[in-house]
Amino acid sequence: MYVKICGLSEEEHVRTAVEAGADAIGLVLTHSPRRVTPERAAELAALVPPHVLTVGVFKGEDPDTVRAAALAAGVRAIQLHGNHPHSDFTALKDLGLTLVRAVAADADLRCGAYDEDLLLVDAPRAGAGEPWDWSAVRGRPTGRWLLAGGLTPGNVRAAVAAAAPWGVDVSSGVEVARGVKDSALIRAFLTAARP
Ligand SMILES: O=C(O)c1ccccc1N[C@@H]1O[C@H](COP(=O)(O)O)[C@@H](O)[C@H]1O
Repeated sequence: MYVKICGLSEEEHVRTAVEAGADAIGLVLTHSPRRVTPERAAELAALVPPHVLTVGVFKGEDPDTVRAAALAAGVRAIQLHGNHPHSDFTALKDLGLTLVRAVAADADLRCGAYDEDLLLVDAPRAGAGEPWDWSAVRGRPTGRWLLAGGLTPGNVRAAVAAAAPWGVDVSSGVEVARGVKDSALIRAFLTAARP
C-alpha cells in the first residue's frame, strides 16, 4: 500500500514520516493552515532521501505560478487540486515531475485522462479532514490512484476495504490540532495502512 503523508512543515515530522516508511510527503504551497513558503519547502525537501517522493500541493493557481513555486521548492511532484483543465497538466509536463490530479468522486476518474501520473480521489472539501463515502469510488478509478479525505489511523483500514485504492493520503488525520502534526499519529497511520 502506497502511503503519502501530507501537509508537513516541521523537520521532526518529515524525518518521522521517512523513518516510518512513507512513500511520499506533501508540502502545501497554497492557501492553507499548513502552507509553507517555497524556501521552507526546499529546506524540508532536502531532508528527504530519493526513494521518497516530495510533492508540492497546489489549489487553483495558474501553471506559471505552480511552475515557479515547484522549481523554487525543489519538489519532485506536483499535486493540483481545484478542477484544473487538461491544458494545465500539458503546460507542466515539460518539467518532468510526477503530476498528481486531485479530484472529488464526481470527476473523471480515469487515471491518466489528463496526462497525469497519479490520480488522487479526495473529499469534496480538500484538506478539511472530512470522511466521505469511500465505497462510492470502489472499482471506478483503475491503476495508480490514492484515496484521501478524512483518513485517520483508526479508519484507514475500513477506508481501504471500502474503496480498494492503490494507495492512501492523509493530512488532518495525523494532526493534534489544525495544521499541527504529531509523530506518534504519523507512525500509527503508517502501521495501520500496512498491517
Ligand atoms: O492540506 C491542506 O490544507 C490542503 C489545502 C489545499 C489543497 C489540498 C490540501 N490537502 C490535501 O487534502 C487531502 C486530504 O486531506 P485530509 O487528510 O482530509 O486532511 C490530501 O490529499 C492533502 O494533500
